[in-house]
Amino acid sequence: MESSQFQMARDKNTISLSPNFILPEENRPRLSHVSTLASIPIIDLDIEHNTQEGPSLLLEKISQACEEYGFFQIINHGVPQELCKRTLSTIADFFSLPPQERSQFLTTDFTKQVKIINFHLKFQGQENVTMWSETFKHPWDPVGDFASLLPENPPQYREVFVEYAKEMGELMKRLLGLISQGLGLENDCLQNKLGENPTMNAQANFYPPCPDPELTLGLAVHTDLNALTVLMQSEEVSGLQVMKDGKWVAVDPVPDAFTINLGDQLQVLSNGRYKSVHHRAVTNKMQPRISLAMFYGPNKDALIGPIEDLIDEEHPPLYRRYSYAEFIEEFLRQEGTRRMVKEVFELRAAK
Ligand SMILES: O=C(O)CCC(=O)C(=O)O
Ligand SMILES: [Fe+2]
Repeated sequence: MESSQFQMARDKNTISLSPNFILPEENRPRLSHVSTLASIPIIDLDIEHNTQEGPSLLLEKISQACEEYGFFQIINHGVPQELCKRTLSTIADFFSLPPQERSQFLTTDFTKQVKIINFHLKFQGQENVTMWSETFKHPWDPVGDFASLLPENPPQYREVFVEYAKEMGELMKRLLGLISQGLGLENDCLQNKLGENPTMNAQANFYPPCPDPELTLGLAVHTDLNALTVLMQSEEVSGLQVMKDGKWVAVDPVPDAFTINLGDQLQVLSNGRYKSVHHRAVTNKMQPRISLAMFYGPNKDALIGPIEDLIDEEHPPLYRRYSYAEFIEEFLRQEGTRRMVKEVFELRAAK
């Protein structure tokens, strides 16, 4: 790995950002415009806490969050807190390995299963802009043998991830069930549509403190490509922001909560009723931040399109059917330039 990756260009005594991290003016985060009034819903998943109100209220809350925000946080989700803390600290250990050791994973080849990627954005007529982050991606399928692909260092990495993946498998299944029911479908409908051997990738993001958070981003504005994401973030360090009614809203960390967001595939399957929303990660001057996104997406060969039961005269299909492999291909074609993947599959005539 290039050791100068987060090195700062020093100009006399002031510390400033080296030019390859600086976004064109119109793409900068404008942090003073971030809404401080709004926040995404926080939903308690403990069944006992929901018995008085009844399970249908839980479904209603989830459904409303999926329609209006595409994002929500969950508390009392049943994943042991101790395991969550251990997972985050293991990721921190990974990112503090010496650059020579991390460099074995560094690549620009998106098709590699295990990889460190430094995302960048392409702009016409200028050099690429590098994001102020380092991301480490690898598979996590709890029923597959993914452990042997994982780093040998830090020594606990494999064991911790196997344990965390098991918990995430259960949680994803539960969430997909609740989201299916929220759409008025059978509990296992979405999971069936996504198919056996779904695509399960983990993405750990590391954001070092940044000398000038106004000039750059940790992660560019994007929607997730997959179906469902369970995100864990560093305690007490904010950075994730989501778009709501044309404004950026911060998703401040809530103790022991996960942030859940819907990816493009759920927007398509729900025929646009549930939203895959734009989000980004901003940086800060003081503290490093870590997040871990667990992505659950369709099997590569799964055919994705609006679910028939959700289509009627009033709700004509908004997307054509495609295989997930086709969707990924389109994503790779656009990488670094624009992020308008699902739009390519829209049935414009039906709108
Ligand atoms: O760091 C974050 O909170 C955002 C991560 C994210 O959006 C992603 O990994 O897709
Ligand atoms: Fe994301």
